[in-house]
Amino acid sequence: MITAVYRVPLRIRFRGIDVRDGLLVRGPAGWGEFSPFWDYDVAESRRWWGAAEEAAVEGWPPAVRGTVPVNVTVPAVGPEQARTIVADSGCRTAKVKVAEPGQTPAEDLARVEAVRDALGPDGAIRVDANGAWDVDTAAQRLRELGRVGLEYAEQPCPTLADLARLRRRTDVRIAVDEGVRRSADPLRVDLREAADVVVLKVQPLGGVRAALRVAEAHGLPCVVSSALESSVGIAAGVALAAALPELPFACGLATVALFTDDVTSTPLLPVDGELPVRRVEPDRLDAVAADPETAARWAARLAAVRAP
Ligand SMILES: O=C(O)CCC(=O)c1ccccc1C(=O)O
Ligand SMILES: [Mg+2]
Repeated sequence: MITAVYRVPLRIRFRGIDVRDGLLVRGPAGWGEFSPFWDYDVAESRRWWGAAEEAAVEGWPPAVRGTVPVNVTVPAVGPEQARTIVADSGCRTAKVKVAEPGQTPAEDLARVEAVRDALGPDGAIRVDANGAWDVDTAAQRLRELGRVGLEYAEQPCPTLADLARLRRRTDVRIAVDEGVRRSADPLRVDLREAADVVVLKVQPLGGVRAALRVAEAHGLPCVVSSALESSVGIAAGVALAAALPELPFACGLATVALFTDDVTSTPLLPVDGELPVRRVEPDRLDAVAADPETAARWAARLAAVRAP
């Protein structure tokens, strides 16, 4: 088994991360990515390894489309930077991070208004609070932010019970992310009262096929999103988006734009708001190779995850 470990600084701090690192593995079908965040334990990381193995050993199910629409991801930046990020992206859908620790509701509103300004009235805006609000706060914030026009709110509250209570009190559609991907059993978790939309992420769900089964089990509209991977990991997300029978929303797969570098000279960056459906050849592994200490940490992590 051939493996390589990359380490790439981000342009903008995102969800508390300044540098992204991960392990790539090569098998008969091509390259796969194994990059659970460092706060994930061995048990939770096993699904992430399943996704890498699938990419390297089996490959992915057939595509039913040749390109996938994507959203620009707007981190918790100021309004001017938000405007620039959206305008430079070429995307017609934006996902805006809100409820960042240490920031105020006014900062969220200013960011979302700037994004609306940059997109124009026909663009779609979704917000992601990563479960930071209680139900009352979420209802209030979505009333304010909703005036700007929201496609949906991703994981506004932490638990499915909270999401269900909020959903009865707001007009904004609710998308569930952590509530599925961090649950003990993403296939059997009951989303009927809690969500209008399901966020699918290939690595946390254990692969493209596993994510397709999750989509089928819930029968709700799905959005494919990244876990902030290199282009090798993003290619798996694109493969999922390409294989889904229905793709009603732009995918959160444009996150290579947040990286200062990539494992390939042909990164999966959007053109006119779309990504092509293709595999990625990591021809820049030397340029982005992790330091020996980081590489050793990943080797140890992989050994722990693969141990019976
Ligand atoms: O969906 C996107 O546009 C980007 C991906 C993203 O937001 C994300 C990336 C890594 C970890 C968690 C999340 C998240 O959706 O909360
Ligand atoms: Mg999310």
